[in-house]
Amino acid sequence: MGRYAVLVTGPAGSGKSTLCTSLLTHAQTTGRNLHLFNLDPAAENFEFKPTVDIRDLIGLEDVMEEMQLGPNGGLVYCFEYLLENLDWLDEQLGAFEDDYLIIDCPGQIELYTHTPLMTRLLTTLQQTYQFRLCSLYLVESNFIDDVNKFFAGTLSAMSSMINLDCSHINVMSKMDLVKRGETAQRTKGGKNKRELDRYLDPDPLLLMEEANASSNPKFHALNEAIVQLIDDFSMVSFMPLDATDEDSVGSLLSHIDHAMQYGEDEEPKEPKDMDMGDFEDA
Ligand SMILES: Nc1nc2c(ncn2[C@@H]2O[C@H](COP(=O)(O)OP(=O)(O)OP(=O)(O)O)[C@@H](O)[C@H]2O)c(=O)[nH]1
Ligand SMILES: [Mg+2]
Repeated sequence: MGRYAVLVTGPAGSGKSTLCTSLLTHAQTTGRNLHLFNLDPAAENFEFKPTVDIRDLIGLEDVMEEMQLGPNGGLVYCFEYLLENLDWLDEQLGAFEDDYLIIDCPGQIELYTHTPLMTRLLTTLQQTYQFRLCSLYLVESNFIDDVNKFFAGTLSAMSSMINLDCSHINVMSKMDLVKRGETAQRTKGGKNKRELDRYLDPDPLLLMEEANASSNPKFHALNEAIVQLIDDFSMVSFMPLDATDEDSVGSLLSHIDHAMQYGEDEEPKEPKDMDMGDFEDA
């Protein structure tokens, strides 16, 4: 079997840790063997004990106290420390029977969009440990109110995709907060589903019309350029996710498997129960 790792990224509170738990629960019920790798040095509690945990190497609180750093500087320090101590990672990644890691990442998106630290870690996983990688970028459905927020979410997802340089899936999380039914009223904490469906797989032309209708004409050329960019990178579509729904989590896992070509290099199994005598006289 090959080695696979899924990087669960996205802004703070977008549902990364909840998704990791849901993926592990789903794996348990379907008899698959997934391991949790906690890459968030500030994480507190986990429903599943991580198989690999950066907090065993370094914790954010200690760094902030000892190095007199704030939370963001402290996080960068933790990642630099990890990259300087790859022998620790080597020990941790040692030998699982089949490697399929779900990596729960911190919510500071600068790590994927502004610094090369995460990219360096991924390069190590790919080149030294032969992992196939897939990154997920979660954007909260609640955040996508209008076309401008859709642009903001999509552009940060794109920036992360380019920086991380591996197969990539955009995910719109917390879809259960979206009101079902076409006549549902918009309420606090919930939106009309039809309203949001436009942003799951939108038509670029409609996006541009919507953006132009709500902005000053001097920004129309910019809107056009953004829509063109999003379209060129095929970044427009988001996979809907309700982490509380088994089918939704299963469907996302199938997409991830497909993106990493999971299982394609598995050796064909010997047909153990076949009586070879059946063929001898043929
Ligand atoms: N309704 C609903 N709530 C969710 C879902 N996923 C996550 N949440 C809630 O959103 C909040 C944040 O979820 P987390 O999983 O901790 O988010 P995170 O991205 O790991 O957050 P950080 O690690 O702080 O960046 C929690 O209160 C979750 O219960 C979902 O699919 N539906
Ligand atoms: Mg988390």
